Amino acid sequence: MNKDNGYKSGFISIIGRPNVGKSTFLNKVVGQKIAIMSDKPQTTRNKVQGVLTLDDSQMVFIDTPGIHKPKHRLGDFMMKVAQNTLKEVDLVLFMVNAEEGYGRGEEFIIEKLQSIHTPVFLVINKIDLVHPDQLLKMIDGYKEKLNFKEIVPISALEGNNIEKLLEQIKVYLPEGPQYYPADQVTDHPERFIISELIREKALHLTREEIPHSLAVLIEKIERNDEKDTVHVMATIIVERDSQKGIVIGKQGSMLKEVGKRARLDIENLLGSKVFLELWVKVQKDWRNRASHLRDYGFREDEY
Ligand SMILES: Nc1nc2c(ncn2[C@@H]2O[C@H](COP(=O)(O)OP(=O)(O)OP(=O)(O)O)[C@@H](O)[C@H]2O)c(=O)[nH]1
Repeated sequence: MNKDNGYKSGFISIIGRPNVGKSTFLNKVVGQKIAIMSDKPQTTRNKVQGVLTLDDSQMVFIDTPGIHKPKHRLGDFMMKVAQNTLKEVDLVLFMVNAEEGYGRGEEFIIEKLQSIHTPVFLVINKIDLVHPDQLLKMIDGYKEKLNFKEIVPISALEGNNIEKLLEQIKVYLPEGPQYYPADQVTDHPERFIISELIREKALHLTREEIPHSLAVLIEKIERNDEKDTVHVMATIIVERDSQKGIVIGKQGSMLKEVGKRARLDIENLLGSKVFLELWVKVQKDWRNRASHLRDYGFREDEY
């Protein structure tokens, strides 16, 4: 499918009380391809939990910490972050357990959902455990609580109705780019976006002078959980010596500006303070040797 024409992509937030089956669902949908940036819970920013890439669409599932944790130490702050996230994503999946009634936890989340305009699906999980009559009653009950765009009963464990849910998600995604490479299996999907951010800044600032003959290889992404910092080391690859001079600029001024702008964007993306170390290298035939590199986020082993 032509990616400029009709390709759909978007960010999807899965929320719900603990134990409703969010991880089981994600595992079923994205299999191995789960992105783990850090083992520790993020305090401010959303983690990408999984990416599903289909021929005509890409779904990026993100974590929304805090929405169901009012008693968290960072309670109010987390809540604000969570709510902002829910406003920014393209779709929210509110997952509930078919076996459980409507309780305080659900009510709490519904209240938050009432104040946003993002489309919300109700996903009723674990339908393998209940009688269809019970399910129907539940659906009727929830219909009165919120204007859900879709209500989809599934069994994440047994795989029931998952395909249908994905079809419906696709309907609500906007047209957009493929954010991640199709075969993203690395535990750092951010690698790809970070390389794109640096490349974008470098191309923008050197416009006209270096038309697209520029690649970015991410050498290292190292997270320090204690200090909440991330060290990124990247090499900008150009084809000619003259281009190297342009990218570096007078006394390094251009490279400094590229680095500064890229760093701000990367900090935004990761929600952590970032140290960005940039190098420039001439590699005359990088395009011929590895024209596919761009699509893979320039993994060192492929280079
Ligand atoms: N019978 C049944 N059990 C399920 C289904 N989906 C998940 N479970 C079980 O429910 C339990 C909780 O599932 P998780 O996927 O860990 O739930 P979670 O929402 O990610 O939980 P937190 O990480 O605590 O937020 C596990 O024992 C799953 O095997 C389902 O469709 N049917």
